[in-house]
Amino acid sequence: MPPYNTINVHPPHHSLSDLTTDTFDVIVIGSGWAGRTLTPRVVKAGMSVVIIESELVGGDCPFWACVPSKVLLESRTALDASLAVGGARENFKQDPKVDAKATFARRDAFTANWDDGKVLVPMVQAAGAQLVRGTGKLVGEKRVEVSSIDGDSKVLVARQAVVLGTGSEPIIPDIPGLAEAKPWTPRQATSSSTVPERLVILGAGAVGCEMATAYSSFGSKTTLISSTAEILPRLDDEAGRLVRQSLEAEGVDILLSSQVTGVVRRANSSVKLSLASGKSLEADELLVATGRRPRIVGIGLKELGIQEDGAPIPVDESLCAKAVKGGWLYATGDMNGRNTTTHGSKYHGRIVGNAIIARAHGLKLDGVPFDKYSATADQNAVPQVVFTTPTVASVGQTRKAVLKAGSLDRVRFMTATLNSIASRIKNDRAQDGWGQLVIDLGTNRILGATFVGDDVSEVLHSATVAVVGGMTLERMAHAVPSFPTVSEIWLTLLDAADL
Ligand SMILES: Cc1cc2nc3c(=O)[nH]c(=O)nc-3n(C[C@H](O)[C@H](O)[C@H](O)COP(=O)(O)OP(=O)(O)OC[C@H]3O[C@@H](n4cnc5c(N)ncnc54)[C@H](O)[C@@H]3O)c2cc1C
Ligand SMILES: NC(=O)c1ccc[n+]([C@@H]2O[C@H](COP(=O)([O-])OP(=O)(O)OC[C@H]3O[C@@H](n4cnc5c(N)ncnc54)[C@H](O)[C@@H]3O)[C@@H](O)[C@H]2O)c1
Repeated sequence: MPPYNTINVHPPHHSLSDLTTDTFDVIVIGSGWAGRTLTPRVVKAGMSVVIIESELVGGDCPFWACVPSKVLLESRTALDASLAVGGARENFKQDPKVDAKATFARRDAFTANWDDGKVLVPMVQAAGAQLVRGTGKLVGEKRVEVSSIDGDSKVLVARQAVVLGTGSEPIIPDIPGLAEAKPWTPRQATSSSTVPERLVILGAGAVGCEMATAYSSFGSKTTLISSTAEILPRLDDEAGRLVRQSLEAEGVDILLSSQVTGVVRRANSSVKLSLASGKSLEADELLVATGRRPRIVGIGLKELGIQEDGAPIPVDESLCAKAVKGGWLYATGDMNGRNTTTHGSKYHGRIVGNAIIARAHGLKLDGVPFDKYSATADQNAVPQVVFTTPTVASVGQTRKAVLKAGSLDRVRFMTATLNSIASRIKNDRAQDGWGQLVIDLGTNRILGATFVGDDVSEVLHSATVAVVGGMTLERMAHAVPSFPTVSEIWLTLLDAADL
């Protein structure tokens, strides 16, 4: 693929003049998963929808985030899996490596070479929405101005609702010289077709750790800089420790509790980083992965009484902006900060679609937990998989969240070393994993689970169902995992609870 800055994110079709009307039941700003999920629902209920998109149709996930990053990681996972099994590994030449060029080519196929016309535009059209390219901005109650790249503009009117789904943008910390050094953001890291000989990654959250895993497998000499005392600081420290040890064993240098104080891009295009410790680092490329903020500046929120300070938009249970009366303005996905994942955006689309239909029929929504108009899972059952080696899969409460909430006296933790005959069959060199359940002391209900190990991504949904369903440990003991599957790690955790 050509370099990032040559990718055309403004394809010509779907201009303002193609719109057949300027009044729709629902106007969606941003074409991420929320809008694409709600569209078929509201269309089925007889409503019309327009989706406004300023760049590639589909949002971050298919072009710059989940999909390309997971494709970049998968070649290594597949190679590791084959090398881990006697009878397969003997067929490889000595010390085989991931083929970066072939991996990039596979990634290019998944992103359709950053052409949204192949899959995403047809998906929106099949769902029944009209599509228009341009930047959307709220200009009054249920009114959205669309400005196209060639300078045209038009005001569209919504009969029922406006749904915001403009996603998030990377935060570039205010470090002297950093912005001027033009570092990679996740966009460049996920779309690159070159392997920097030396790569420094600033930030050791999900993006930093996944990209360290991918690029070290391509042969980059990788350094990961974490401002915190352990990597993956949103998760429990044991998960971060196990991923860190594995990355270090792969040759990744990890600097903990470290601050970068200055960055310089040299004439030969290398970057030099100065650290608060007095040390300095040289690299051929620098990836900044220090978090994201909602993309909300300039979309007309200030005029509606919503802060544009980079904080997520406060919403009620049906994901309506709290600051706006009348139940017509919804904020979904990364914008509301409740569940900043692609599955979060899909969940929001389902809830918002249901809420729009209900309100159009005059229903008053009371935020009843677990009804079809309330995003209840955002409060207690957000799942996430970090696709490192080992994988970390977590849902609901963690030890960290319990400590932060000051509710240590209301829960107990059950931790265990995880292994199963299934993981041994799949991997002669399988390392033991780690698991933790957070249990409500009063009811014995499962409030959260974290698993670290091979294949735990596919075990996570059982824990999500247990948390959402309010499953007790006693009842869980009757959910018998099939033999031999990795789900048998549940047995180890139940044994730890004497059940
Ligand atoms: C490298 C990386 C890897 C990730 N991996 C995963 C993963 O494996 N699993 C996971 O669940 N999550 C992952 N995420 C997070 C996930 O990508 C986001 O949570 C998700 O894309 C957010 O979806 P959204 O619907 O809020 O916004 P988006 O999907 O980003 O969609 C927003 C859209 O709105 C458009 N837009 C913005 N402003 C305007 C405007 N004014 N007018 C019109 N259009 C506008 C944008 O161009 C964009 O297309 C990853 C993120 C990154 C950065
Ligand atoms: N597999 C997945 O589900 C997946 C994968 C990638 C990203 N995501 C999502 O994308 C979003 C962004 O991920 P992210 O990893 O960029 O953000 P993050 O907020 O999870 O992690 C950023 C990290 O950078 C650190 N940091 C901040 N400033 C720093 C500095 N100056 N120096 C060093 N470290 C610094 C923070 O302490 C934090 O640990 C998150 O919502 C994440 O959930 C999800």
